[in-house]
Amino acid sequence: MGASQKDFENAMNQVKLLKEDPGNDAKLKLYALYKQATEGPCNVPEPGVLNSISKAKWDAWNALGSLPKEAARQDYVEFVSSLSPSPKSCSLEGPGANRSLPESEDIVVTTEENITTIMFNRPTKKNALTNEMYQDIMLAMKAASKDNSTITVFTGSGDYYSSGNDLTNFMKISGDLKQVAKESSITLRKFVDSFIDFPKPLVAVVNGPAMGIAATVLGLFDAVYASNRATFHTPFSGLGLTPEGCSSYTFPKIMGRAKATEMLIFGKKITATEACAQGLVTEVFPDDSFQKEVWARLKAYAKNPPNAMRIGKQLIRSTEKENLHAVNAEECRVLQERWVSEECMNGIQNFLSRKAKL
Ligand SMILES: CCCC/C=C/CC(=O)SCCNC(=O)CCNC(=O)[C@H](O)C(C)(C)COP(=O)(O)OP(=O)(O)OC[C@H]1O[C@@H](n2cnc3c(N)ncnc32)[C@H](O)[C@@H]1OP(=O)(O)O
Repeated sequence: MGASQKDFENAMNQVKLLKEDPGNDAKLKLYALYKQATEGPCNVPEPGVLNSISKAKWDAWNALGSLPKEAARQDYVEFVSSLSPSPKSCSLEGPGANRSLPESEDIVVTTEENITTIMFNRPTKKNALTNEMYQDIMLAMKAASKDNSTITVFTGSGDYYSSGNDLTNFMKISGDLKQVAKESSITLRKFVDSFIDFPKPLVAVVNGPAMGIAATVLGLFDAVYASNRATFHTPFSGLGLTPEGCSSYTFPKIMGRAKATEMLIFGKKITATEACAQGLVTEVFPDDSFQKEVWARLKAYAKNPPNAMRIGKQLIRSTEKENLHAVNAEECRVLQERWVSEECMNGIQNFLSRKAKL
């Protein structure tokens, strides 16, 4: 008997939960089988060779010829099952006795001395944020907003804070590009909303470079402590993209329009010291004493009465909330269009082919 629609949907969900990148060949195969199973034989014009990602996807789909939808669905289910290890149970054990949900290797959540820390933990990829990490961060923030901690901290493991959105994310979601852009826009909106609405003091311990969305949402934090190794870089225009994370509103407000334009539109990278002078960073510390000094300070702050801190934050934030939600919605609407643009495809393609040019 062939795979049912339910088996097919389960397999699609399993793909989103893959812990390891299955590689480009597997992603193309998944894409092609998905399209064949849902739309039948390839029915769109062949993209130009300059558009190499779309062309590779088209080739993979077209190569399936007249394979019937049911057979493609079956092949998709079988292929996903060959990629997925049996699901791991959610455990609270492992490194860090205080580890709390969500369980994910790329996001580590710990609670200690009234501080819940959410750490980006994908150092070999400079802590670039995968689709799964966005979901896990939202879950972690939801849990942190309700736990007994008084302060929530974001930080990164390894030499980067985070290099922002993983530029291969789009290739990991099945479906046509417009649909992928729509889903990403919904994810982004919810993700940024979690920062806008976060009820407790939110602090970033920026241990190294912060790029893209990891840098922009800093404008929504209550304090940002940076190592002097940290840099702040939003190379959106080069990628055919536009500002997100409410930065089109927060950055001009924090640093003035001219400095915000240099960062957000011209892609100027700034140092921690410059970011501090411009108001994005609260304080900069020498890298060799950064962790010791910052954590000592945060542990002292975390002893403050929680309600006073929460209500104080509310007062600072409440007049802006409505604006921020409107800005977020508009930035996501614009990005949904940018993601399907040729400028964006070329920008991402340039990043992906950069290694080959070295
Ligand atoms: C759904 C929500 C969408 C929200 C949208 C947000 C917009 C953004 O955030 S745009 C993203 C902005 N970020 C970038 O443009 C960074 C791209 N990466 C780089 O420029 C460089 O990798 C680096 C400057 C961060 C580091 O360069 P370095 O030469 O020191 O190391 P690499 O060998 O390049 O990196 C190691 C390893 O990590 C991979 N990697 C790093 N960053 C990303 C990334 N953002 N996306 C995907 N992959 C990334 C890099 O490819 C390397 O992988 P391999 O070892 O497999 O080659």
